[in-house]
Amino acid sequence: MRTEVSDAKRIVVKIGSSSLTRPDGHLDEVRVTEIAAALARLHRSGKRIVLVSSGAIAAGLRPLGLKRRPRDLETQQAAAAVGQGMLIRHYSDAFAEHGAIIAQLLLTVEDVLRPTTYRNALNTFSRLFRLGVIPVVNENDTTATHEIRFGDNDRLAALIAHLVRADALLLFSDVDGLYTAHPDTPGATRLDRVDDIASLSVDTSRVGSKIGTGGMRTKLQAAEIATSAGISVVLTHVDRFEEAIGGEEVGTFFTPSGKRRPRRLLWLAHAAEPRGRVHVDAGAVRAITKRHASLLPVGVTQVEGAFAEGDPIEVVGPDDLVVARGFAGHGSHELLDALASGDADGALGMHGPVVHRDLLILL
Ligand SMILES: Nc1ncnc2c1ncn2[C@@H]1O[C@H](COP(=O)(O)OP(=O)(O)O)[C@@H](O)[C@H]1O
Ligand SMILES: N[C@@H](CCC(=O)OP(=O)(O)O)C(=O)O
Repeated sequence: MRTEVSDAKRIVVKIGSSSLTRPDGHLDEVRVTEIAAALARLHRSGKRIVLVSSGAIAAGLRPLGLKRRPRDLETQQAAAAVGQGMLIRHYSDAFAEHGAIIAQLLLTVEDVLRPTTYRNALNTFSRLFRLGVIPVVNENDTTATHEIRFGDNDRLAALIAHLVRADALLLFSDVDGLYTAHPDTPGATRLDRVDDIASLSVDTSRVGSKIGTGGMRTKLQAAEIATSAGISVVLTHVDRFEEAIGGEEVGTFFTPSGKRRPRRLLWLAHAAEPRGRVHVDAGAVRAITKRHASLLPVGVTQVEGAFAEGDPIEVVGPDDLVVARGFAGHGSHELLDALASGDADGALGMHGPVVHRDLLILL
């Protein structure tokens, strides 16, 4: 029994497109009704719930006379714009059958990370909870083009779980858990439990169903965001909805590994566009990854891009791999001058590190 889930007071439930779509590609209205009934029951039992639901594009196909999910982004966005209203109407009617009121929130990953919009979103969630309303979230597909392509409803759900301080995140899909490789691959087996995502060796390279986007890659990213913030994650098939919510041992359970991280660091890891890069030597990589030390000027070998103090930058190791992101402690010009002087530590030492350890996030 997974008491982390059965005892959870705040739960974020994410339903993927693949679980809401019939074989002909259209919205599965029966499924919407079942999900609403189960969640309304949970809500009545006193839990605070957020539903993150895809399915807008699928719902928009029939009214637009489309036979399958369109390939081009503009038609996908148009289908989502048509379908979202229909999707939310189905949910609204189905929840109302059980006496529950829902609210529609259309957000992007940026919205839940950028300081001003984050606060507004948080206020709205808090007030809806107090009013006893169930928030139903989808990406704002009109502006979130990246998400349509990469299935960021998974990441969005994890970030919302962080935002509302959820105890558990449940990811429902068309597969009954995380497999060692694509489930069609001979010999692939399902993992019951994952304690450390970073040390996993599973193949997520094959994209998902024809309907969904992102496949397992974005689900693992979501699990990483949530578990590293102390939130338990379950990934399973939508047919296992009731069991998963009841804490039964279905699908794959991801053990929470960390404590909540400051929002600024989440923004840095998941939304910020780096303004530049600093290349560092092997000793500096060891210092920041193993000893969790600040990045000192002495380890910097090269500076790329133009950035100011406080801008997000990437830290790149000698093998050209990005090892961390951080907020720059110095602007790029200052750093370049210090490097040119041949004594970076002497030139900058008294003014602090290139990236302070508290403003650094390992990738
Ligand atoms: N290692 C793996 N384990 C499980 N499923 C995988 C794996 N690699 C790829 N997949 C695929 O990921 C799909 C789920 O992702 P996706 O289609 O994006 O779903 P959703 O619409 O629910 O977000 C599964 O149907 C499966 O085919
Ligand atoms: N926001 C879009 C879908 C994005 C998407 O496909 O996400 P997912 O189901 O998580 O793979 C929609 O509602 O159709």
